[in-house]
Amino acid sequence: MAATGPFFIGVAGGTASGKTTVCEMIMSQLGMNDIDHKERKVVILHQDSFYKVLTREQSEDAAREAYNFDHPDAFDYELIVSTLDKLTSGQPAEIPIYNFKTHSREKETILLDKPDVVLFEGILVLYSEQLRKLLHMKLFVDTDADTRLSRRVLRDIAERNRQVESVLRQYLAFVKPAFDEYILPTKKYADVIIPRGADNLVAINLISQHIKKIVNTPASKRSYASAQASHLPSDISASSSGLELKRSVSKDKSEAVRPH
Ligand SMILES: Nc1ncnc2c1ncn2[C@@H]1O[C@H](COP(=O)(O)OP(=O)(O)O)[C@@H](O)[C@H]1O
Ligand SMILES: Nc1ccn([C@@H]2O[C@H](COP(=O)(O)O)[C@@H](O)[C@H]2O)c(=O)n1
Repeated sequence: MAATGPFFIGVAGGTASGKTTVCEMIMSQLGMNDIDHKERKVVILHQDSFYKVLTREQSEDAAREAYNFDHPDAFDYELIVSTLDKLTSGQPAEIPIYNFKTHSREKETILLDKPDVVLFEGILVLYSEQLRKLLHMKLFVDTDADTRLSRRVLRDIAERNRQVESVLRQYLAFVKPAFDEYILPTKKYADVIIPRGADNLVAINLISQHIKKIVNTPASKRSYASAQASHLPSDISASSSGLELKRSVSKDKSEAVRPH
């Protein structure tokens, strides 16, 4: 039977593991960055867009670094599922825009209308069973903790209006414990694990090829069988925790297609 709605790819992993960068590299491989936003058939959706709206008390907690943004309860899974359901039934969906500086949603939203492929990235996109059932392919970006922490510190200071001390306090109080308790255990649900994130060009090329096939198949002929060992290229093999890419990656950064 032909598939309906977009092909949903969940991209999970710890904070600053490179989820967004991996998605941007896939977009670049697909030539999407040269196309106007509204015309793009492959889009990136961020789980951050679905952080719950905070009560006044929770906002005060967030301001004094006492709110846990890494706990599953911080996300509005109902809104996530209803958004994906809408897209599946061919309806457009309004996506909230999240502001990390104010810990709140902007007034504006982004309209997503009939995308072919949705790359849905976020720390806990593989956490909810209901959500996992809507994903046609599940990826886990596996980057070591010290690399992630260093990147997080630099990014949060540069882009999220944070100070080094507050990033480190938040990391110790909430980010690391939640990674161990809620995020890392979801790795077992991944179809493909991407070691080293955006440095792993082999993985990114393979995944991009898979997506290209989907985009180039007319909607009426698409079938969304989940990734299975027999359907995947030969340098991906089954392991106890999903499918792992076995070949090592060229260290030559000049091959990279990282957008800047
Ligand atoms: N392979 C990489 N090499 C160097 N810097 C990277 C790499 N991957 C990601 N980064 C940087 O690390 C930070 C976090 O990456 P990002 O993709 O936003 O992670 P996530 O979406 O998992 O939080 C960003 O500043 C990004 O530019
Ligand atoms: N107001 C907020 C909301 C979230 N965070 C942190 O963001 C992390 C998730 O985003 P990534 O891009 O790193 O995947 C998560 O670890 C939260 O701690 C925040 O600091 N402030």
